[in-house]
Amino acid sequence: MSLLELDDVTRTVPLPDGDPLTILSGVDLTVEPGDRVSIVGRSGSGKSTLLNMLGLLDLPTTGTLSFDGVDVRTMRSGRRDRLRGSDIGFIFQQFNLLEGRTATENAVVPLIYASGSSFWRRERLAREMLERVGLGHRLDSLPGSLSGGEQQRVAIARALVRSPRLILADEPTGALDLETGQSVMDLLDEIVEEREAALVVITHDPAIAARGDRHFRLVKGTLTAASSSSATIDDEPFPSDRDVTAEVTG
Ligand SMILES: Nc1ncnc2c1ncn2[C@@H]1O[C@H](COP(=O)(O)OP(=O)(O)OP(=O)(O)O)[C@@H](O)[C@H]1O
Repeated sequence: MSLLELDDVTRTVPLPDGDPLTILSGVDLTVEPGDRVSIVGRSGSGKSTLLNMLGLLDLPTTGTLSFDGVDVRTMRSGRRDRLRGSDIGFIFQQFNLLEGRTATENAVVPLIYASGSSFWRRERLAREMLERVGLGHRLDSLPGSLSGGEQQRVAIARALVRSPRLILADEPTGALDLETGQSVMDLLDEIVEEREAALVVITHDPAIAARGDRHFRLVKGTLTAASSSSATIDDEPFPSDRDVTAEVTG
């Protein structure tokens, strides 16, 4: 059984004038345990909308989204929220760490919402995870005193501290220089493999996308499989800002 399955998914939102805007259409995607999936798309192609769907934050307008074979539309919202908390880890471009809280206090956050673990166990798990991402010496550091790469490592520790089965990374290297981005991706790949989690990376960067095992391209809300070579992923040039505006408004 697939971990996640989207079958002919559409996402439509109403515009202020009452007309519907179709953001995703006919999206089919399966994610198996251990998969490393990358999705590239231009600005405005629907990446965030798709990510929200994969993270069970939004529901399809039509079509089916199943997690562990269960149609998420049949779940009560509380069950969806618990499932998201226990089984899905999110990593974002801007790290989204709590300022004024130490690395350990940030990494522990997802555990606070998990039932049945004591303060000391939560602290131990957060510290172990920070050690795993190479920050054992920065446990008490505040985000403002950490480099971008270190902050993203804290965010990875936070995303993985509950051992989720699905990791969703939205432009995880977007705020990092090339070398730091590569080392963060190396770490993410390693940990995801160790834990047999599935990783879905959404990016506009073909080099980051090429690291996945299965590649998809999102064009104007339609998802298609792409070749595994980075050269082919890159064969359609990314648009200028003018083209993007035309795509979004067109
Ligand atoms: N609630 C909404 N109401 C109206 N339009 C929306 C809504 N949500 C998304 N859109 C539009 O749908 C399109 C896809 O949005 P989405 O944020 O998913 O794109 P994206 O690929 O993540 O873009 P970017 O890379 O720039 O963040 C955009 O044109 C956006 O303006």
